[in-house]
Amino acid sequence: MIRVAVGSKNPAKLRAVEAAFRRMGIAAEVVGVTVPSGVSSQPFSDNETLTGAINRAKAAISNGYDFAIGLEGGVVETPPYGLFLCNWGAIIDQIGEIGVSGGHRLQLPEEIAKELRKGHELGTVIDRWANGANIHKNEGTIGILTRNQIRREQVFEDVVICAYAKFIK
Ligand SMILES: O=P(O)(O)OP(=O)(O)OP(=O)(O)OC[C@H]1O[C@@H](n2cnc3c(O)ncnc32)[C@H](O)[C@@H]1O
Ligand SMILES: [Mg+2]
Repeated sequence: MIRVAVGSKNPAKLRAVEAAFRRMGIAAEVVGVTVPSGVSSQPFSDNETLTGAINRAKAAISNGYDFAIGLEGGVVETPPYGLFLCNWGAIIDQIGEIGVSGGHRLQLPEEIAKELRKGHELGTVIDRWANGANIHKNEGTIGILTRNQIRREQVFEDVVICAYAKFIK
């Protein structure tokens, strides 16, 4: 049994990591730890979002863990198509080797994009837009906009599996 730290207590992220290791056939104990992302609470580029994921992974690794994982959601201006949701992940091992991967990108409705450009966080905006609560801990914006065909935790599950490719010989 390996031990894996995740730099978040968001249940959607923890479920994603558990599902990823289950799918890879690796027995893993997954523990959520609160760490700073070191980037803005609403990252606004691929680079900032990926940096947040890497920072979380680096902050979460400690002696008791074989791997630590950082997962970060953000948005990216993609002219002329508007604002897109993006997702990035990073895995670090005990010797500091890092694997990274990105997930789906999804075009946001312009009325949601406008709120984000004013400085509001997607988590708050999507709850108001969809009349929901804590959507970021559940199906996510991608779940709302795809009528649940793709949920936030599924995106992060694939991201973890792709980032883990670095450690497969
Ligand atoms: O507790 P943490 O791990 O920080 O989980 P989080 O839900 O805040 O997730 P992120 O920090 O990675 O996401 C950055 C911001 O974007 C929001 N966000 C990103 N993806 C989202 C999604 O699919 N649905 C709703 N909000 C999302 C989120 O609520 C934050 O305001
Ligand atoms: Mg956050």
